[in-house]
Amino acid sequence: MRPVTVRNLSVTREGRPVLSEVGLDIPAGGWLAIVGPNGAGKSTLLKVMAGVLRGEGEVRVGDTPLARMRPRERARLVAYAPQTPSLPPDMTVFGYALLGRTPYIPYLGRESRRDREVTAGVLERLDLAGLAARRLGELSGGERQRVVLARALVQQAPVLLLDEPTTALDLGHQQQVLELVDRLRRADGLTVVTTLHDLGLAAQYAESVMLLSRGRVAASGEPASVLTEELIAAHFGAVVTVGAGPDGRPRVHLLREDARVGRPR
Ligand SMILES: Nc1ncnc2c1ncn2[C@@H]1O[C@H](COP(=O)(O)OP(=O)(O)OP(=O)(O)O)[C@@H](O)[C@H]1O
Repeated sequence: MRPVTVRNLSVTREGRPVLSEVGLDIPAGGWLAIVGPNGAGKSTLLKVMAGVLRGEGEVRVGDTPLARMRPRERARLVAYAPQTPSLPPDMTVFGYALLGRTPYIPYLGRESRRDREVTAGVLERLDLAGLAARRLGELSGGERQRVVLARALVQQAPVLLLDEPTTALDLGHQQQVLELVDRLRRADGLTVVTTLHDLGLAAQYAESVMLLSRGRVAASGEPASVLTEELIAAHFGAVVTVGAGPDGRPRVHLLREDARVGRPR
């Protein structure tokens, strides 16, 4: 059970500010969805939280600043599934997912039976068991995305960072993946951070939502306070209606032009 905090985080790339004074607090077992328009800095924020990119400011996992952790210690605490990783085409699905066990395998040692069991279990839960021997170069986009997620889950870290985990998935697999992550969160107290373009999914699954816009936090809080028609119009330039579902969570619907009768243009 690890809370995650970010304080005053700024990142500059190629001389341009990409993140400016970003702060966030996620309680242990919480689920934060980071939303925002293209180029807002969502992936950059996740990369800094994963320790693969440096910024000014501080990221803490539990009580420990990320910058003070050795890579192996960090990998046991934080699992990260990037948006578009390059996958070695000749590696098998099982072999790639097994890489998630690296922080548990002794130097110069081999994986244990437990490492293989954990890997097989995750592949099973993601409908990938039948593809275990398949080479990564021979997978569909959605299958590849699930394999990247599998590797992160195999890591069994208390903090799970997922960059756009559902973009390539069909509706059934979107639901399967997000439900699995939610079950793990509730059962094992995982702290989850996902970037999500689908505001409907963010509203359904996240406990809190942060809206990033031009590298700054434009709003953050419960889904209903961030996913409003006004904020979505102002930051995405999108016309939507937002209603309340029976569970109190917002339902976000895109409104096509013909249907905007009586609405300001
Ligand atoms: N390697 C890089 N070098 C320079 N600039 C970069 C680099 N990677 C990203 N950027 C810039 O940083 C900004 C934020 O990019 P980032 O990928 O974090 O946005 P995002 O919110 O995840 O966008 P998207 O929704 O399109 O995935 C963008 O303006 C992007 O052009």
